[in-house]
Amino acid sequence: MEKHGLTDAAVSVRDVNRRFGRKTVLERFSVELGRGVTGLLGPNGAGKTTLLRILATTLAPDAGEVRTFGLDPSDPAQRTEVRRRLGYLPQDPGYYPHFTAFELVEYVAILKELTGRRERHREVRRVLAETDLSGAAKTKVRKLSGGMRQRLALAQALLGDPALLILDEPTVGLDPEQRMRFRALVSRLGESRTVLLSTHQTEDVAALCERVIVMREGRAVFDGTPSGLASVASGQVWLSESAPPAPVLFWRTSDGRYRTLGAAPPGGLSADPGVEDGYLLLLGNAAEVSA
Ligand SMILES: Nc1ncnc2c1ncn2[C@@H]1O[C@H](COP(=O)(O)OP(=O)(O)OP(=O)(O)O)[C@@H](O)[C@H]1O
Repeated sequence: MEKHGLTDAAVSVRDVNRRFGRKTVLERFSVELGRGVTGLLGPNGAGKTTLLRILATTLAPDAGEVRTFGLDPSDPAQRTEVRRRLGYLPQDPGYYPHFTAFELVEYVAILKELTGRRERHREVRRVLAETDLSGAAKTKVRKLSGGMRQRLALAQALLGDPALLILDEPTVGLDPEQRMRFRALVSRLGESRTVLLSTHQTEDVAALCERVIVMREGRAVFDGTPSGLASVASGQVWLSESAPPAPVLFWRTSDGRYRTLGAAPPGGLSADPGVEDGYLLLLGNAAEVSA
């Protein structure tokens, strides 16, 4: 095994480039990930899925280095070892609609080389229970709701208790209660593993990530804590009874008042910033911030 650099991080990405045709999707992207839950935020097309696919070994970078647990995924033998140690929930999992939930997860377990039928079945039952799907084990995938399918996708990622979990928009389609349960599960998993998830939900980031990376056009424009991202908007969040004069970023809140980002509107009262405020202002300004 090749020793890479000076870091003990579970994942180390250095100067990774990836293009599709003439479009540069990741540009000299570098990141190190240790234990805990890191959230990736960014607008559509920012390169989040491309980064996750590279880490999940389903896509190779054009240039740069990736090391996962010190292993080099560009080497076939080391790539196999990396795959044994990671769980991946892709954005569009290929479901086999005629499989039952159990059969689908068992199929992935076989691909992951979980040998021994009894142990494999025990493991399939364990991950179905973790994701509240025990009752749906015998249900055909095509009959599952969107939220149940999403939990099934998470279940297969948990097979073999991987030390690295890569989750692409895992909370899509979950109802509020399932989202809460999901956050509790992922928080628990992150205590002893490396979890990297992409999301469009700033609430997910605030609730479960110790670290958040904001991507824009293939680069990290923020890398810090959720509270650090919120503080990007310090002194720039306002609540007012009437709509501010355009053009500024504002929206109506559940109590009927208007939340404005940026300059104070007439009669605006200063409000505490949240992760979403910081994220929106950051993308509006596209400045590089670290906190
Ligand atoms: N296999 C591919 N072939 C061609 N272009 C691709 C491919 N995969 C991604 N792209 C392009 O790369 C860019 C970044 O895509 P990516 O899916 O990584 O973004 P993202 O941040 O995950 O976006 P979203 O939030 O919409 O999922 C997009 O412009 C996309 O069209």
